[in-house]
Amino acid sequence: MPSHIHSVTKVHRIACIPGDGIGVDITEAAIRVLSTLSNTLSGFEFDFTTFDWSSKHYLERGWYMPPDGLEQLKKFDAIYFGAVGWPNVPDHISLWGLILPIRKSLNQYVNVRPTRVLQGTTSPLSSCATNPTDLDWMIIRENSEGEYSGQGGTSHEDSPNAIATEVSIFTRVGIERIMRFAFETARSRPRKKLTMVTKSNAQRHGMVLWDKVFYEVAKEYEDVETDKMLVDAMTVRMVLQPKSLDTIVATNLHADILSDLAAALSGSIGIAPSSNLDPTRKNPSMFEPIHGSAPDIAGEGIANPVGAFWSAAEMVRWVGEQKAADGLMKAVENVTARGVKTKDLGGNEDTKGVTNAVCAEIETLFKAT
Ligand SMILES: NC(=O)c1ccc[n+]([C@@H]2O[C@H](COP(=O)([O-])OP(=O)(O)OC[C@H]3O[C@@H](n4cnc5c(N)ncnc54)[C@H](O)[C@@H]3O)[C@@H](O)[C@H]2O)c1
Ligand SMILES: O=C(O)[C@H](O)[C@@H](O)C(=O)O
Ligand SMILES: [K+]
Ligand SMILES: [Mn+2]
Repeated sequence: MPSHIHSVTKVHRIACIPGDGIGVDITEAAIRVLSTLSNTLSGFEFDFTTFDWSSKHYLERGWYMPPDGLEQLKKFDAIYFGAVGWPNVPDHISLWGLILPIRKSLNQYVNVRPTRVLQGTTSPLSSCATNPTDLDWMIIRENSEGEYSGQGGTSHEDSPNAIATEVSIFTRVGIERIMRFAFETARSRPRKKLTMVTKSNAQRHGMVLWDKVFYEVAKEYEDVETDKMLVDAMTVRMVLQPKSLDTIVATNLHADILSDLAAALSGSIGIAPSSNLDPTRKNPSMFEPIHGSAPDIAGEGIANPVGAFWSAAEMVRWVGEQKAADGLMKAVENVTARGVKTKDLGGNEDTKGVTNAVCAEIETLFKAT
């Protein structure tokens, strides 16, 4: 081809942080699948840089991220994250050493957590047995403040009179921007329906402001149907009336808990993805499965990589490669539809088996087009 008509290959620079436990296995699997995708489709490439920030290295070096770690991450187009946390480091040290500072400092104030029952998999809910679309949710998690503000302290730590505070902070700015994102998401989906979750009966300040701002923002979105749930009753509704829900907006902690429940109701924690977004795009966004490092199965090669692939697909979409993102999800679902699944989904494949099948499916799908 003469050089003046060659097509431009877009390079997406991806920072990879595998972290701990199965985070390492599923990140490796995601990189393989993403590489297959870019080798099969033309027009774009991924340039991966892996950071060895983990609990193992924290114990050796005394830090999770170097002092300029966040500055290093800012140079990338997106971040792919595995999981952080290991039994020999207290969980609050690992979370606050790595994942939470990234979410907060890179202004990733939205965490998008979709849930649906993938083809060839089953929900534990009998009400979803005939029509898998009976459970199709989009949880919008506030990702920067609330119960995760990190405000508080401990006094008289080792005495019988020990006291500790854990202060939740809710700001108008923080609430308004997550509500707006949730309304936009609801509006973009066919049902145009948004359920707001709160606990404004017992928690009478922050949660009341949360409710108030929700109804204020709702006025700008009259085409979106709204309703409000208390978080305890929400767990019941998710189990007994899954069909009645579509987009859901909740605080940092409530949505953390509800999204694990949602994942289980859709078949397994191992399939659930998440996108930590800076909607202003001033900083890179971060993509990771919602699960943790799973020390109970780490090293066995049996972790379900589907949540990692789905998260990778969301990353591919975020950097602008729609066709590749759709293709990756189609490949994943064709594979689950054929019954190629890990144990948690009732199958008998391992991580590598599912990964190989998804890579082969990507090649088949795109060679056919
Ligand atoms: N964002 C993150 O990095 C993140 C998220 C959650 C938990 N954590 C950390 O991970 C560690 C373990 O936490 P946990 O045990 O509460 O939650 P977990 O999500 O790691 O595991 C919960 C259960 O789900 C299973 N599981 C999780 N992912 C799976 C997968 N892909 N395939 C098959 N089974 C899977 C595990 O085997 C375990 O039985 C802790 O240190 C915790 O703080 C980190
Ligand atoms: O945000 C948290 O609580 C943890 O990182 C993890 O449980 C998650 O859901 O991301
Ligand atoms: K994770
Ligand atoms: Mn969680």
